[in-house]
Amino acid sequence: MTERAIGPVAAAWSALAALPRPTLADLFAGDEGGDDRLARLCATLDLPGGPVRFDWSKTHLDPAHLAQFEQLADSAGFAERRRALFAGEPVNASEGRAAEHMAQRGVGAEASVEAAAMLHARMHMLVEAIHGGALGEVRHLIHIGIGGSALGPALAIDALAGDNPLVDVHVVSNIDGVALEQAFAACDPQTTMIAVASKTFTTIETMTNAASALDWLGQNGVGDPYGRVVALTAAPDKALEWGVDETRILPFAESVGGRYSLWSSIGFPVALATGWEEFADLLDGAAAMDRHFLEADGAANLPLRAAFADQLYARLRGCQTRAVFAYDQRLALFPAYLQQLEMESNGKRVTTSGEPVSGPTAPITWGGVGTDAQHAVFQLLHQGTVLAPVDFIAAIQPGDTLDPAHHRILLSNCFAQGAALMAGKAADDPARAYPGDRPSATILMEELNAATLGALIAFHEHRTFANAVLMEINPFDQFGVELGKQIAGEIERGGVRFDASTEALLAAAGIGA
Ligand SMILES: O=P(O)(O)OC[C@H]1O[C@](O)(CO)[C@@H](O)[C@@H]1O
Repeated sequence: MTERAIGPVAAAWSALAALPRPTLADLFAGDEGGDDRLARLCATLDLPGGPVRFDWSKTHLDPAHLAQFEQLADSAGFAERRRALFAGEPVNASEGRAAEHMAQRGVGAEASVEAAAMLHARMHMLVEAIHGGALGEVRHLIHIGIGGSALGPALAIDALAGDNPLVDVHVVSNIDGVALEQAFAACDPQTTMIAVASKTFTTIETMTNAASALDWLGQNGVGDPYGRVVALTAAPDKALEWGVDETRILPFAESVGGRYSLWSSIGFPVALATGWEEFADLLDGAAAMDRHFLEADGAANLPLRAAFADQLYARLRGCQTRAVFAYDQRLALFPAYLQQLEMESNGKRVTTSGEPVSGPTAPITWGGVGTDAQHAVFQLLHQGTVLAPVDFIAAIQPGDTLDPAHHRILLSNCFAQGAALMAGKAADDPARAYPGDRPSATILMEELNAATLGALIAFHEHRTFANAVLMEINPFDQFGVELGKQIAGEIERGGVRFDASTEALLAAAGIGA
């Protein structure tokens, strides 16, 4: 009996698994030498907002791995899948849809780019009208959305708006009424607008919160609450039906996925808080990263190179998590943003052709801000029994105006952590020994601004896509979130019996009794 022929992708994975595993110390000290490593694995991109350095030298990628990962990318059809993505072809095969978030930034199929530009022009007009006072005094915006309809705006506003936003924005996502009440407490109803952000305009959390926000306006003397609502959606008909005036519905294309929608009208609160120019810079920075991703080949393609390292740790070394620490208070929400981007995209168990995957898919993304995290979770990173590759993100220019010591200490700590994880330290007392050889990557921006933030997010979008290609999965659907929603709906409607544990919980909470 002949053995079943192994396909080129499986063969590339087998070859990768068979490669020698030099330590980071070996790699820096060996033939390659530290300088060569930097030349090979640290690159600076000159982006619209300033240079950004991507240092992957403290990972275990070596020339043999890079060559073999390039072979894997070829076998998995990376160039063709990237072409199809940018051409607006239905790369999200399970839903028969394209994934055209890049068109929102002016890169992609011509018709989609033109359509996005028209919708942006409409959004621009509304933003200018509000800033110009055409809708009365607007001091606050309560932006109501969840998941991709909330995380991007919250991140961008936190990172860019500073202490004096043009409009004070409160992003409310949770159905827990506490979240909405906190926003109410911070806003004057007479000068508050409501943005209802939902691609589908059906999400129960968002629609329930939106209805309560309208009630709040009405109960506080606003004569026409619907007159204060802006809808950000790919389902304009539903928004119209719900009662939003057509002039305040800002649509976006169905081909823009929820977790990729910051660039569409979902970014409206960002433009309102920071001004249209900043929003345009965000798009420009992302577009520069799009062009890099589209044009660079092999390991010179930085999102693809990052995906090689991601796969090295997730598939070849069995790392079940990856950690991300922003040494920048303005990026405190970045790990949460990445959690949705990476885990909702690549937390899958079947390939694009419906077969079970041949290895682990997305690791769990987690993290926080430095230096806080050093005093909380870094113990495990340095001495714990699990290996978690770490990304550090920082900016050379400070975001504050205090004594430069603040920023100097911040950056020193960031770089010290990467060095310590790699070098480790021997000690007679095992409790005081550090094993070292623990990988990290560093993204160092000259400055955090709208354009570099746009590039940073786009880098991670493309990294996520590149990972999906290497694992042969579809990053653009998310059926895994449906079952829980469906069961919650059944509970709300009543009449269905569940397992004994769930029934007891429902009874304890007095639900459906
Ligand atoms: O924008 P919508 O349609 O309200 O969906 C919100 C979020 O819900 C999800 O569909 C998952 O539950 C996300 O993908 C999406 O970003």
